[in-house]
Amino acid sequence: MRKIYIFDTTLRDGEQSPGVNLNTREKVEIAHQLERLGVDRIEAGFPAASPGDLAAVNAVARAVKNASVIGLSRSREQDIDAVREALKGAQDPCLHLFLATSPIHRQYKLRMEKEQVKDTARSAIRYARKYFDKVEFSLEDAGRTELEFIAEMTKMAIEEGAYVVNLPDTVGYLSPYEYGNIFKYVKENVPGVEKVQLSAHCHDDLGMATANALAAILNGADQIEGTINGIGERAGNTALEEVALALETRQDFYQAKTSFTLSEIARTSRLVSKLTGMVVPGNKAIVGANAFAHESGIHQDGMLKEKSTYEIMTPETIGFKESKLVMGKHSGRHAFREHLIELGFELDEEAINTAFAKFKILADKKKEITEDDLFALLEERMTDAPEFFQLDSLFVSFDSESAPVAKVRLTTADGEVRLEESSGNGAVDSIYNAIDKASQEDVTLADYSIKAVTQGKDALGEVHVALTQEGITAQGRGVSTDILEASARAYVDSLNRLVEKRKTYGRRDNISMI
Ligand SMILES: CC(=O)SCCNC(=O)CCNC(=O)[C@H](O)C(C)(C)COP(=O)(O)OP(=O)(O)OC[C@H]1O[C@@H](n2cnc3c(N)ncnc32)[C@H](O)[C@@H]1OP(=O)(O)O
Ligand SMILES: CC(C)C(=O)C(=O)O
Ligand SMILES: [Mg+2]
Repeated sequence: MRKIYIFDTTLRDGEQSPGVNLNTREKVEIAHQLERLGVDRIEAGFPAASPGDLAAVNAVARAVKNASVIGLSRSREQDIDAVREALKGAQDPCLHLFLATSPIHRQYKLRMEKEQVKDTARSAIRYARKYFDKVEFSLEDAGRTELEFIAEMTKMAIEEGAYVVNLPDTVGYLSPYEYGNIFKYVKENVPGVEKVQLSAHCHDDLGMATANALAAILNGADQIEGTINGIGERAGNTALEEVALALETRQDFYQAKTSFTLSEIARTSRLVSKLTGMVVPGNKAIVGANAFAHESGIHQDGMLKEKSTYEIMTPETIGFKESKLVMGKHSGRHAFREHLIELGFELDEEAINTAFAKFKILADKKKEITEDDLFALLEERMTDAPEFFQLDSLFVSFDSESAPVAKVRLTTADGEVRLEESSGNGAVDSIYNAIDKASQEDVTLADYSIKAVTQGKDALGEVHVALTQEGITAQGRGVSTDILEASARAYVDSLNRLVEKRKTYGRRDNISMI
């Protein structure tokens, strides 16, 4: 199986992400984790950029024992000297030189003709080779460079003793077909190309960074440059975890592998996200929170029957705990039943159907149904009182100028529909006054409490109410994403229990039933 070398530039190109600034301690911490992950090469920074970065690269160089440590440099002696200083103490130092080669960069940025570009690069590599056994040379913006000039520059770099020639798609412009073709062209047209490793460095401006890296591998690239979580300049770089998992999952197709310890990927991703402050989007391939989560009923059913129906790799492979079946409005009965069993509920088919109907109503209101939501839902169901009164609908209006007004519609056990309206001191008070009118029960509110049972803006609120009537006390409970609805449900629940107690025990003191 062909080995693909992994050049991690999280600490250099990754740090070029707007807003990211890693200090020495953070760079060293990430570098140690990259060693554990098994990257071959770590680009630690751009020493000429600042004294702080030079010191950080030096700290990484001294700390890392199991990977080559690299410093980036323009094709200028003063930058090369800064890398020399920074890589003192490195076990396996490497200098990374670059110079842009595309017509746009030559004309507008460097203001150089082709020959000047070639001579500048040649002198820089020659100078660098006096101090470094390993020099990588990058043709910045190779993606927009004439193929013949790429070949000419690559030949020159080989002659001057570079050990890696990198052909970056600096601005993420190319399609996989075009990028792969550059490698094919160089392999077929540059004499001595077998003496160097060819490297791919891609950016994600058109969302092609990983696809382009893989196309390069298929056309002979030996090394892939990229970052953890795909962070980097503008839209970012190739996400290394994506390349590693693509090669692992599709070994049959690529016939190549990296030396990654795949189970370290999740930990590395979390650390980089924490220290750079760059949040990993939920739908990010491999390391996003949803990468192994399934919400829709048909997928969940497939997952329960056989995981390979909807997962091409396992979360355990990259160090995540397990796949998640997320309960939401697209979930189906199979996954719902499975969740209830996991939570310890034993319900017959009819009870599951009733609970499932309630779950769907709740799921329409909430983004995700958590275990706590399911508990709240099921506990409410299990302690349901007989319905002497059923709350059909609730309408509350209020503004800062006038008292709130509530309208409620109750149906009695005999099927009589009662619609009443009332105002009150607050929204809850007006609801309770309207329910009193509709139920025609004379009760006193003895206790009211409210708490959030789950988390977030759409958390379930749970309301507890105690009502008394001529010596009888009954408590009720209501759960909803809306606290006014939870308050109304708790009141009606309490009312139902009170009527039941009155019917069972007659009017007595302090019989409490929850
Ligand atoms: C594609 C990439 O990711 S390349 C790496 C990009 N990363 C960075 O730029 C981060 C670190 N950079 C820095 O801190 C600063 O840009 C420094 C310290 C390197 C240079 O700063 P300054 O001397 O103030 O120059 P400034 O950044 O404004 O301009 C860049 C100069 O380098 C030149 N230059 C650009 N690339 C190269 C190169 N590979 N080799 C030689 N010269 C180059 C430009 O033409 C320009 O030269 P000019 O001043 O003669 O016009
Ligand atoms: C310095 C080079 C390799 C680079 O980051 C790019 O071309 O994108
Ligand atoms: Mg780059």
